[in-house]
Formats: sequence, C-alpha cells, structure tokens
Amino acid sequence: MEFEAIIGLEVHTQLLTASKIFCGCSTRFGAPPNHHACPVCTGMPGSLPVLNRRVVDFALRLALAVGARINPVCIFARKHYFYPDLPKNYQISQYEAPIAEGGAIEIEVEGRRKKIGLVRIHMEEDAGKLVHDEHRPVSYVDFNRTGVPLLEIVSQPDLRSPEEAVAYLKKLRTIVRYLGICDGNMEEGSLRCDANVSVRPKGAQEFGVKVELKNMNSFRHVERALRYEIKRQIGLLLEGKTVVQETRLFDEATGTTHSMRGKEEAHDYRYFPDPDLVPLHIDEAWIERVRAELPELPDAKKARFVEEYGLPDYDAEILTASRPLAEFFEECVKLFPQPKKVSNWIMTEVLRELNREGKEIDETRLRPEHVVELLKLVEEGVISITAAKKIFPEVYATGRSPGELVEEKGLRQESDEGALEAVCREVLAENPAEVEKYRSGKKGVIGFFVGQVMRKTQGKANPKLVNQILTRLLEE
Ligand SMILES: Nc1ncnc2c1ncn2[C@@H]1O[C@H](COP(=O)(O)OP(=O)(O)OP(=O)(O)O)[C@@H](O)[C@H]1O
Ligand SMILES: [Mg+2]
Ligand SMILES: [Mg+2]
Repeated sequence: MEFEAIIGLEVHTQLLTASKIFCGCSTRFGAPPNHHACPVCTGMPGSLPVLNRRVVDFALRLALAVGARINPVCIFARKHYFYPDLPKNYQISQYEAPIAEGGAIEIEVEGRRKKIGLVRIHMEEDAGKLVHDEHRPVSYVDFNRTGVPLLEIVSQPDLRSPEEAVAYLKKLRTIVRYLGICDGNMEEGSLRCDANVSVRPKGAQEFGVKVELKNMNSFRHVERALRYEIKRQIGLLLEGKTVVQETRLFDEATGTTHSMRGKEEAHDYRYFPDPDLVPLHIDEAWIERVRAELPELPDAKKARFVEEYGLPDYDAEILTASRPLAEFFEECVKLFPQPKKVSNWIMTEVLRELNREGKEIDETRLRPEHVVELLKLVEEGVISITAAKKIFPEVYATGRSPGELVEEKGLRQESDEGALEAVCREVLAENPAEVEKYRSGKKGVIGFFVGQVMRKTQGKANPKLVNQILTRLLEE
C-alpha cells in the first residue's frame, strides 16, 4: 500500500522592532538576563499593555506580500497556559479575527511550481526563556524575550513532502528578510517552525491523525524530523495500529522524535478577547501607506532578472534568494554590463566563500567594485581566469584591491606580442613533427603548442594572444 504525507507548518518569526509589542522594553538580543523587563511584559497587576504600531506595520507588510486578506478590525485574545516562562499565565495572541487570513506562498521543487495556501497570520508576544542548571536541580527564567513581537504564519496542510516543507520555509524566510521584518535566523530562534504531519493511503480523501513536531532549529532538522516521523507513522499503520495526536520533540542527536505531551485541544487555552486591548481598526489609508513602501519581492525580482538580464531561471533563482545578493549582482552589472559573466562569478567564487562562512554578502568586506575589477582584469587580458580565481579568496577576506594583489603576486599575464612571439617560435622549432601534423590538417595540435608556451612562461602568457600568434605563424 502506498502512503502520502500531509504537512502544515506553523512558523513564528521574531520581528525586528526596537521595542517589545506591548511595552517600551528593548528587544535587543544578548543583554544580561532580565535587563529588558518591566511591569508590563512581566504581567504585574495593574499594568496595561499598549500596542506597538510598528508591529502592525510589519504584519501588514507580510500580509500584502503574500496576498492575504487584511481584517479591518482585528482582536487580541488571551491564550491561557501555565508555564514559568510566561508570568501573566496567558499569552496575548490573536484567535478570532487575526490581522490577516488567506494568501499563499509559491514554492518550486524539482522544477515544479506549487502554491501553498496560508490559513492565517497573527500577532502575538513571545514567552521568556527557561535556563536549566546542569549541575543543580534549579531552573532560571529570563524575561528579556517575554513580549518580543512575533508573527505566527499558519499554512494550509498543502505540503506533501519534507522537501516541499523546506522549500516553503526557505521561501518564507526569504520573504521576511526582503521585507526587513525578521532576520530569519533559525539557529538563534528568530524563525521557528512547528511541523504538523499526518499520513494517509494515497488517494484517500480524509486526512490522518496529525502529530506536531517541535524543536527543530535548522532546515536540515525540519527535513530529518519529518522524514523520520512519516516513516514512523506509516510503520504504525502497516502494523494495524493507530497514530495518536500528540506533540513530539525532535532529537538531533538520534534523528528521531519522541512524545512530549498529548495534544491539548484548542479550547483548553480558554481563549477570550483581551479586555485591556481595544479592537484594532486598520483603515485603507494605513494599508496603502504600507503598500507604497513594499520592496520588490523575490518572485518579481527573479522574473525581472530573467527578462532584463537574460539570465537562466536557475541563476535568477539563486541570485534573488537573498536581497543583498541580488542588489550586489545589480551593482556589479551597472559597472560591468555582462550579466552572465557577473552571475557566473557570483554563483561559483562568491557563493563558495559565503557558504563556507555562512554569511550574507553584506556581512563581508567584498564590494561590487572588487568583482568588477577582477572581471575587467580578465576581460582586458591582464590576468588569466585561473589567476583571478586564485586571488579571489584573499580579495574576499581582506577587501584589498585585486589590481594591487595582482602586482604584489606577479600574476600579470605576459601580453607583450614580441616577447610571446619569440617563445612561440621557439616551441614550433622544437616540435617539427607536431608542426607537420598541423599543416597536414590536424588543427587540434594547437592546444599542445599553447600548453608548451604556457609551460615556458610559468603560466603567465596570455592564452588568447598565444593562440593568435601561433595560428599566424603556422598558417604562414
Ligand atoms: N491532518 C493534518 N495533517 C497535517 N497537518 C495538519 C492536519 N490538520 C491540520 N494541519 C496543519 O496543522 C496546523 C495547525 O495549526 P494551528 O495553529 O491552526 O493549530 P494548533 O497547532 O492546534 O494551535 P497552536 O498554535 O496552539 O499550536 C496548520 O498548519 C494545518 O495546516
Ligand atoms: Mg498555531
Ligand atoms: Mg500548533
């Protein structure tokens, strides 16, 4: 029997606002514990929350970017649960009437495009952090994160494989980064994902019982957790057992999932409208103000790169996956209007360095001028492409000028015609048999001659020029 997986993701994104969602405390990461906490975010009696307007702006940006319907009146609700990281004993979230509903995110897996529907986007506050002492039976609580604004983005159960789930997550991360509303760092927890997954016999209409997976802090973990869980559920069904609805934690050491708790029903949260926060009215003018400031989004940018620069889909996809990278590319093309050459360089040499360091282009010393200077040096025959590749890592690491490094390392190509012709004549004189072959029609031996010239010049001869000179001498 064949099975298919059904996956829906709940993604939490921490917003890049300066202050928290309902108070003026800083959201800056890395302060000593409990230095960004006040009566409001720690839920002291008598304190009152005041909504941060910027959070709404950010939520609207995302809603518009994914084509969601914005609710003209949205409501904050209390979601009750008892856990020490949330001192109020409820989380301010949204339940009925979230800020936006519907919309979709387009993904591409193995060349196939697919729209993944969204259920809703809502605003809420983050909980604090529990720190467990390894040596003593003690836990500490840090409220710096309590009240940091989050957007929760809930997808429809439209995903059918771990690969699709990862593609969706990556796309969502690209979008929030483009919008400048979240840094999308999964390791640091500014983008977190709960994955809901069930399996059913292929062709069945009804969904199976779902399990919610937590504790995956990288794309790889999401993929591994889902893969394991799908296998586990299929195994149960094949044995005639049933899947229980529950929350399971991913264990990265073993690549498995284990039960954390049975899934409480939504009504256990006793949601009700927060009486301290009035319903939020969002008028057209507000929406239009936000819309006017939206940047070009990844899909549009990709289409434009194909259209305007004549790039293959593949290049455009990779270059636009990061907004700073796309901007870097365009800066280069302005100075060196050969898009494919620029793209090739970025997709190989530049991305190799970035991936190795796990960095974004704007976190490095590399500037568009560096890449352009290198490409021009190659174009003008001053250095070989091999030499350009050789010095690039140093340009990248130090931000030094390629021209300077070329001189310092003596990588300048020999482009003096007279000098090169002398070497060419030498090579031809030393290889009369090969010359005969050439003259009898075996033009391919020219490669051999070029190789010999390169050897005699320690690789510094300009190969294009050598080729020209050799052809001229041989045809004489
Ligand atoms: N049978 C199913 N199999 C897989 N995924 C499902 C199934 N049914 C629902 N889902 C997905 O589960 C997710 C449910 O998220 P939602 O936030 O609505 O509820 P919740 O998980 O109960 O709430 P909470 O925010 O408290 O965790 C959605 O992404 C939805 O697409
Ligand atoms: Mg949810
Ligand atoms: Mg959930």
